[in-house]
Amino acid sequence: MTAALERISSQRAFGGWHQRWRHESTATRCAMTFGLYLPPQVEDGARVPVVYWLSGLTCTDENFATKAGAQRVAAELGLALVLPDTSPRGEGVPDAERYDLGQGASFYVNATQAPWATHFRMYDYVVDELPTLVEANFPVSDARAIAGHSMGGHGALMVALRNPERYRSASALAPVVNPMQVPWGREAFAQYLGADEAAWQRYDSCALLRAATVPVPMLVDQGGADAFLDTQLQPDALRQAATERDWPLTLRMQPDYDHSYYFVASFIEDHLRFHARHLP
Ligand SMILES: N[C@@H](CCC(=O)N[C@@H](CS)C(=O)NCC(=O)O)C(=O)O
Repeated sequence: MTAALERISSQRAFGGWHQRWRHESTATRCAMTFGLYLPPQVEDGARVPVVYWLSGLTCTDENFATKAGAQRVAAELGLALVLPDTSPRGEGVPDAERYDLGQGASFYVNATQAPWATHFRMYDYVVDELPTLVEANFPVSDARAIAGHSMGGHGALMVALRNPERYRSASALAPVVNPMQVPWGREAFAQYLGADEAAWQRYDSCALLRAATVPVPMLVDQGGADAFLDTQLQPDALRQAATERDWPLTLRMQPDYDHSYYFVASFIEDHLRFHARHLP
């Protein structure tokens, strides 16, 4: 056990444990908190595959833990869940008045611009530091999948497209698929990455998919009554890129569902079963 890992809480859930942990991150240079669900199968000494979950704007690790109802299915399937926070936080970490920039709104990039560049290195945190920490300290294997919602759906697809050797599958609910072309992404990327849009392409799932060479199976669900559908999400842009590349994407429109965790909770079971089919 790494000495710097501090357990905040541990609760029985569906025969396993839901825990919260805190540690000093070298990537973000501040204390980071993450959620961890360990399914009952770890009690037989098994190392279990892991689904990393990236949440959306304004979330912490707790939104998904308390609202999605994912632990029941993870317990059945023998999957661990790792739930990072959505940004660095705390005193000394820059923030913005608006909800879609700063703390709670990292967009999972490595910022290069002041004042963000010192702490907002969530790409490195999610891709490298957190899996290394989790695999060294808990009974989980290196068989990984990644999933997320909204800004976190962007994060999950983008991270998998850039690291196809590290993830067996990726999925998203109501993801921001083309951040370079929509207000949430354009405003955040300008702040975090600067004005040169060439640097934005490395974080844009549509651009990445057009250049990708190693396929990663993907499942995307999008609610038809999502208030952000036309302005921020635009899943047809991903469908178009996937069709051009003959990419293994299943994109499902779900009529009447909105952007909330009622939508996430309704389809998370399908997503975990999808990942379990690709994990050993
Ligand atoms: N309704 C929010 C927009 C942010 C939002 O919808 N956040 C989504 C992710 S993009 C979320 O998961 N919110 C937290 C929750 O529903 O528990 C606002 O205008 O402040």
